[in-house]
Amino acid sequence: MYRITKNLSFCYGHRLMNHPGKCRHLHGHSARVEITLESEQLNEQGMVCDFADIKQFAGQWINETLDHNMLLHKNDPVLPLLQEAGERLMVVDEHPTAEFLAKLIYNYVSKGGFPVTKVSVWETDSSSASYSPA
Ligand SMILES: Nc1nc2c(c(=O)[nH]1)N=C([C@H](O)[C@H](O)COP(=O)(O)OP(=O)(O)OP(=O)(O)O)CN2
Ligand SMILES: [Zn+2]
Repeated sequence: MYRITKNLSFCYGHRLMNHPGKCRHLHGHSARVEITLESEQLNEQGMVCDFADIKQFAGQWINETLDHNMLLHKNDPVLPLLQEAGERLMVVDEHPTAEFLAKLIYNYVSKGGFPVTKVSVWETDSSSASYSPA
């Protein structure tokens, strides 16, 4: 089995409404995403997939959708205030954790036809969450 990983990065804000500690406050991360693809065979270029193609497909979407966006749960009481102020927001049905982001990015890359097996989101240098299908 061949396995490749492409790292991308983006910045975002969020908060975790039910968090008992500091993460219930609005804050931001400069996150790193690891996208892992696997294949039994290599293509005619000797690759699982060109790193540049993953960057083009996933990186563009991440930049347009997540980068410098504020991710908030649909029930977050701060939403009306930020909406009224014209802030850029992404309202989500689930708590905007690293786990949520890993699955969101996995699903996008998978639907794009890439043989993705795992996506990890590093929120900080020491904390990451991964999603891979069962
Ligand atoms: N399983 C998860 N736990 C936490 C998440 C998450 O998305 N999934 N998110 C947060 C906070 O948003 C934030 O990422 C804080 O993380 P943490 O590792 O606690 O950050 P620190 O910089 O304080 O880490 P230290 O290594 O302790 O300095 C919280 N938990
Ligand atoms: Zn956080």
